Amino acid sequence: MAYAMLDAVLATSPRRVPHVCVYICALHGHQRTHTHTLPLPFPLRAQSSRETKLARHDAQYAHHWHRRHGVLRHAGGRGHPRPLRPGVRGHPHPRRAGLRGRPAARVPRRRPARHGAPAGDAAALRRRRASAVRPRHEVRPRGRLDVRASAAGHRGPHRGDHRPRRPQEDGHKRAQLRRQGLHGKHLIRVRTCKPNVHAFEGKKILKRDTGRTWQADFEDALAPTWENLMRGQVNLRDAVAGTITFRDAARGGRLYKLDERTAKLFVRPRGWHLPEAHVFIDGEPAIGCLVDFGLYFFHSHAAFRAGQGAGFGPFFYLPKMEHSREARIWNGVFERAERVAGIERGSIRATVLVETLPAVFQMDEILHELRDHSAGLNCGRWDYIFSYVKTFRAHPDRLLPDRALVGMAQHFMRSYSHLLIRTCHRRQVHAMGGMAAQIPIKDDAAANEAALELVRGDKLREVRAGHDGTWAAHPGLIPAIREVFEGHLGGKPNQINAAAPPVDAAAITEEDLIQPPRGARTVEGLRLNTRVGVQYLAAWLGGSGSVPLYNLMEDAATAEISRVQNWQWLRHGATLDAGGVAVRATPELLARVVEEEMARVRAEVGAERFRRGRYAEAGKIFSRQCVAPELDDFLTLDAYGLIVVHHPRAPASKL
Ligand SMILES: CC(=O)SCCNC(=O)CCNC(=O)[C@H](O)C(C)(C)COP(=O)(O)OP(=O)(O)OC[C@H]1O[C@@H](n2cnc3c(N)ncnc32)[C@H](O)[C@@H]1OP(=O)(O)O
Ligand SMILES: O=CC(=O)O
Repeated sequence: MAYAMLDAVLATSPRRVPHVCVYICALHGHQRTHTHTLPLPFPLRAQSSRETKLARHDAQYAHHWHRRHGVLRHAGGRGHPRPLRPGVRGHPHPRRAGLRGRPAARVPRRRPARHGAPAGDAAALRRRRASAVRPRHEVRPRGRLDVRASAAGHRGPHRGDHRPRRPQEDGHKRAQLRRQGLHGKHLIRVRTCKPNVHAFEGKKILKRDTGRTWQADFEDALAPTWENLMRGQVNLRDAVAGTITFRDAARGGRLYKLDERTAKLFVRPRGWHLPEAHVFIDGEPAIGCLVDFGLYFFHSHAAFRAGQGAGFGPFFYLPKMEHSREARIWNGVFERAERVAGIERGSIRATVLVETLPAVFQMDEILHELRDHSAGLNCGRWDYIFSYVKTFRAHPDRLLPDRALVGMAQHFMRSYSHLLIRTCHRRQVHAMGGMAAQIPIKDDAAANEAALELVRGDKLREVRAGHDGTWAAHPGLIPAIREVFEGHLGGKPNQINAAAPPVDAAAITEEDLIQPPRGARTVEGLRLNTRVGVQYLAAWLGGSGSVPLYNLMEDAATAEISRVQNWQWLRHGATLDAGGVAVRATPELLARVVEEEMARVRAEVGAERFRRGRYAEAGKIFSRQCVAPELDDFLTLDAYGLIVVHHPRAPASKL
């Protein structure tokens, strides 16, 4: 599936990207038409039998994964699950999706044709399934790519498979790796990279030179509206070409241009769980991360090659993986993209965020799968906390304390970071630290200094533990962070071959990695979670995915912590401290807290902004998610349907 989707996005095999690119250019030129029917002039490229086998294997895995998340549906056939029936969990029923249209008809199970495409009456099948999520008159003819606003009929998520691996499984994997001669060897070339700054808008790309790398985020810090995504792609294309400029009307027309020296650009595509509902490929919503990757790669690889030479970029950050098989799919995607573009194998480099609890048991395997494309691993600490709760959602003995107390000093977090460093250094790749979420406090010098001191302490811990680089949400933190890192590294580019690490990471056990965090649980914590969660969601629905709140940068990962922590406390009736009085977390308590916190937010942001923003809607969604009997896998999956443009007004046009 991944390959089929990639092919649909990349220029070569199935031939579509040029058209998508034309669309982007049109958008760049402010032609904001949302509907285009694009011709697909070339046939699918035939795959070798090995590729077909690999693709089928990965397709099954990807299907399994996406079906769990209610995102993708396949036609029936051998090796491919049957289409979901109306009434079955996960079926894109128009009424559930909030759309008008015909329900999907029952379709007989069929053998798949080559490339996993449904055989037999495939076109009719696709049309029927597509019409389940679109008004009938919008059904597209076969052999055309819809780059249009349309509804995907996404379902809320299911129980995930967040499962720490059993020790014997890991032993088995390690033995396999040893047999392949990969144990303790250098797998990967090293790149020099240092503090990351992370954000995504034209102006921010222009100001990225404070760190050595800068990350454009299509993931947690971006609300994936079609407009945001396309503008992001346009900005990236112009940034790579060196032509990007930005005139800030809010600042009297101040003009931003690229400096001569710029940071290395990394791009974080979406996680595998997120669809792209504005691009339909063969009747299916596209996989979001492949749209992000494909468009950026298509537009940038030549410029990277011209500017930096063979084997240097483009660079990616890969989020949210839970299993090394996801890394294998990425590796296949990279290899295919390099082949298609005719560039050297290993030109694309990627750092993987280890930010789920299952992934910490798979780090060697992830590095192995990415091999020539790997640039190392990164502690994605905020998502990791979120994943810890998600994984242990059913375990009352693993309740988190207040969010503010779950830092790197907690045993399970420290163990995770030490194990990541050891794993990377044994494989001769970089071990990147976590993201500092503080943002400068402009109107209070003392508070700002206290916040910077926290950042310095955190970064000193990272560099002492052996991290080779780290990142921050805001450029205002970079000088302090560089001082700490460069002071400690003393001119060395990294710590890969440093003498013994200060901690014996070899002794870290499974128990260390899952040890419950300690600290108090309070009603104030419940209030803060609610206030932050609602405000973040309101901003996200309004198109903003990176939000400064109470002097911290909030993105989807940090907002997720608020949501799942509330859910966990309510689910298990946690006892919370209310200023010396013990109270139980119940739906009634949450209802009261939501009401009071909404009033507080209203007072903080002002009645006018509150009325114009989507706060009331966000409050409802957040409350519903906190009391849901089953924990939604992702806040953003649930809310995605609300930012998809369902009804494009412009008629279909041929570019
Ligand atoms: C798990 C994870 O957490 S993934 C992390 C993903 N998070 C991100 O990518 C967040 C990135 N950060 C941001 O988006 C921003 O820093 C915010 C939204 C938090 C704050 O942005 P602002 O309100 O613009 O901050 P502020 O006004 O202090 O900015 C000061 C200057 O720095 C610039 N700036 C702020 N953040 C960045 C950034 N990340 N990269 C480049 N420049 C930046 C601003 O454009 C502004 O420039 P100007 O003075 O020339 O106009
Ligand atoms: O993605 C980064 C994180 O810390 O979460």
